[in-house]
Amino acid sequence: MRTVKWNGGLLDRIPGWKKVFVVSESRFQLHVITDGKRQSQELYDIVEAAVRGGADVIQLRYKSAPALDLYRLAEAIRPAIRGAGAGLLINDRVDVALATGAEGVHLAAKSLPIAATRPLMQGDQWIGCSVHSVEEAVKAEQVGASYITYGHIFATNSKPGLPPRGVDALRRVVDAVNIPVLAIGGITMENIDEVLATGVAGIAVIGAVMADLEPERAARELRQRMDASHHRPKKALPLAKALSDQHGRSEIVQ
Ligand SMILES: Cc1ncc(COP(=O)(O)OP(=O)(O)O)c(N)n1
Ligand SMILES: Cc1nc(C(=O)O)sc1CCOP(=O)(O)O
Ligand SMILES: [Mg+2]
Repeated sequence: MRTVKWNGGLLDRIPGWKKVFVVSESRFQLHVITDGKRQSQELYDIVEAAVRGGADVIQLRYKSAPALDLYRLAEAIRPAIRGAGAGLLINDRVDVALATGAEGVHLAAKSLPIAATRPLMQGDQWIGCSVHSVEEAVKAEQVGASYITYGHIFATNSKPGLPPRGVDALRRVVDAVNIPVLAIGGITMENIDEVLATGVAGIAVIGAVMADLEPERAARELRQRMDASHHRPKKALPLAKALSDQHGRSEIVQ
């Protein structure tokens, strides 16, 4: 068997060569979560800018929306996300995630339980959930979460008045589980380095990209800082399928 590194181009068209994507085990992910209340521009424009800037995943989060509205929004932003080789997650609504062929669903505190959701999803679809303690993290892993999000790490407009949990607590969660952990809550260019040092799989942000008047630049700065970090995820999230083409490291196996 012959193996060569592949970074895109024509090699995969050579007859007899089978392209095998190797998930970039060392890449930190940038998840951008939508929030209609903290949105600097039209949703579509921000999403397009965020994925151009290097967001790996857009999570469509619109808690009060009826299924039809969420479905239509997902359909509207999907081409830009796919076109950039990024992934789409739907917050809370498993039905909308299935109907739109999204990469998965992010389950919130009042969503369906993971155990009830898992049988509904395709094998490679992600089920993420938010946790707020080591105990919840371990439980989520046991019942089949693909990844968890721990927060809020720093003070955030989303949780006014609530004390942040901090990076030491984040590190304890990362150490306690063997699934990817995303950090969330108040993460910016000012504090991202200390977050990456914990071994997280990446970061999830609202304000740092959604509320920025230049969302593409904002996403690109976070992306570049993650790529330049000398820290690495303890357990990385797989890249959305098409993303391997765009940014990931790949191998060709003959
Ligand atoms: C990736 C990611 N992490 C955390 C959250 C939490 O937000 P929310 O949807 O409000 O969930 P609960 O706080 O209700 O559990 C998220 N959406 N995405
Ligand atoms: C939606 C959400 N959930 C959190 C949690 O701790 O579960 S923190 C948070 C807000 C994230 O927004 P920003 O990046 O602007 O701080
Ligand atoms: Mg919440």
